[in-house]
Amino acid sequence: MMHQLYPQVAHHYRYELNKDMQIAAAHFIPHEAAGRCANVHGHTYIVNVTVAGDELDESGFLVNFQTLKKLVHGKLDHTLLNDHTDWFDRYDPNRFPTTEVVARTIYEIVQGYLDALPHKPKCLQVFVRESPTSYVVYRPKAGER
Ligand SMILES: Nc1nc2c(c(=O)[nH]1)N=C([C@H](O)[C@H](O)COP(=O)(O)OP(=O)(O)OP(=O)(O)O)CN2
Ligand SMILES: [Zn+2]
Repeated sequence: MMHQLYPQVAHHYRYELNKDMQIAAAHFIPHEAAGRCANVHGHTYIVNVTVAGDELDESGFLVNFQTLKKLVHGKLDHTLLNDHTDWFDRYDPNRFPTTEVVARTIYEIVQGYLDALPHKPKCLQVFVRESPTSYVVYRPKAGER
């Protein structure tokens, strides 16, 4: 499985957890600047989600690892990313399924889930590796965490 080192995010929370996921998915970038990537092609994405907080829930969890997997891997694995029109859009560049947008959208989905929890954990970082040579790190701005 994955034992990769990820960029660290500085914070003052008591707890930090990280969930790794491996996602097989296809996509295409609907723009001429993407060159060959405008054609449908596949990746094995490596995703790492960092969640932190000061308090645990009644299970002793900051957030259940399995819930994070369901939210992200359960949605995207073995799919065509462009088909998820609730996450991505073929006309809005800010919602093309680029690595940047995939990372930001995972952040939005995870933080949306965490916002409903009474102990208010925070998603501090989402790392998405699209290929052996290309990855993106998304972090919310200081006022958002
Ligand atoms: N800033 C971004 N640039 C590119 C993205 C992206 O999401 N954000 N995506 C692509 C393509 O989807 C492509 O799959 C990945 O491109 P690239 O890293 O060039 O892939 P290679 O495996 O060919 O990389 P090499 O290092 O040249 O082997 C394009 N750009
Ligand atoms: Zn690609």
